Amino acid sequence: MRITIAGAGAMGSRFGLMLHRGGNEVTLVDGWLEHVTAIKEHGLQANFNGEEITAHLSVELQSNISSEEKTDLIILFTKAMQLDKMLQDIKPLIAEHTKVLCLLNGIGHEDIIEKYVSKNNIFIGNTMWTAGLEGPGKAKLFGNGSVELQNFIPGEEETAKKLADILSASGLNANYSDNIHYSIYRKACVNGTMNGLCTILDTNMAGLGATKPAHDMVVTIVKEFAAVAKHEDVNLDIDEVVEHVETCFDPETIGLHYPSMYQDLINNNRLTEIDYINGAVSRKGKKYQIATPYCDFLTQLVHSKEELLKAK
Ligand SMILES: NC(=O)C1=CN([C@@H]2O[C@H](COP(=O)(O)OP(=O)(O)OC[C@H]3O[C@@H](n4cnc5c(N)ncnc54)[C@H](OP(=O)(O)O)[C@@H]3O)[C@@H](O)[C@H]2O)C=CC1
Ligand SMILES: CC(C)(CO)C(=O)C(=O)O
Repeated sequence: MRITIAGAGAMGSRFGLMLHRGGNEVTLVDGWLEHVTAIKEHGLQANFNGEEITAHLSVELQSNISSEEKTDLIILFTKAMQLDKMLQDIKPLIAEHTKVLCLLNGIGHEDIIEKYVSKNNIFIGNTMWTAGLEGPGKAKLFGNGSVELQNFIPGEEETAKKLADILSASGLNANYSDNIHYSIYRKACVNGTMNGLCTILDTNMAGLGATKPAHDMVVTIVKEFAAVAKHEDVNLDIDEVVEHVETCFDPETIGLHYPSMYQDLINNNRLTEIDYINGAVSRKGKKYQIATPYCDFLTQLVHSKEELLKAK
């Protein structure tokens, strides 16, 4: 299958690499010139569960996409604020049959995707895989993960299941979800707790979990997400979601991972996705007249830190 990874940072590199090793024809597309050049010249280098490997993947700068390269599947893995521009740039790759799967963290990306892709070709989901970049063309990939996905509109269930099978055949452990909005909110609770708190407290997820107030903070934030989700007919089971979020504390699984927001702001001095996670809940809270004080405060703290660090 011809697969394009649109946004080939840490996660795009992981998915691209695993799908390539699984026998698919993969092209990475990204806007970061040094990263694209490094992969072109030396291949994608990765520490993959402790083993140093190099994969010679096809890679293109997103500003150089030409219309002769239609693709079967596009997996979107940009940062939320880069999504619109990426979709504009890869328009020439989108044929009538092209399926588009969005696995970004955060809530509401379908509003942007719909501007470029017909609804029957849109598939949405989320992932618990982790990844990091150690420099241009160099990924660090450890631990296990999973993917959940579903068709955006009814009628495409079989295609969604086939997409899950394609990802699973490459070891990505993907499952069809019959309630993806629940699953996206559930994952947003993971990011709404782990990402902002680890970034502000300067720790990884295991470190956060080892502090006494961690559990209360997780519960309070999950309750704010749940109150907002309820207005969108998504009824989160708070105890189940808290338990799921707290699996991230385990140093034997992904606890040693520094969330992507930490990598953005602290390691790379880049702006964060906070407005698409806790910030989205704050905005929805205002709209539905629900108080979301922890999400409001965490969003403000992260924005203050972005300013203090002069993140770009
Ligand atoms: N990392 C993780 O473990 C996980 C991330 N996610 C989600 O996946 C999506 C993609 O995240 P992720 O893969 O972490 O993103 P990355 O930050 O690794 O890459 C995203 C883009 O940022 C730019 N970029 C990244 N690092 C640099 C740098 N040092 N200098 C210049 N540009 C850089 C590149 O695009 P450009 O140059 O065009 O700006 C790149 O395509 C996000 O929605 C994230 O929340 C989900 C699960 C886990
Ligand atoms: C859950 C977690 C922490 C890893 O999958 C993540 O989504 C991130 O790093 O943004």
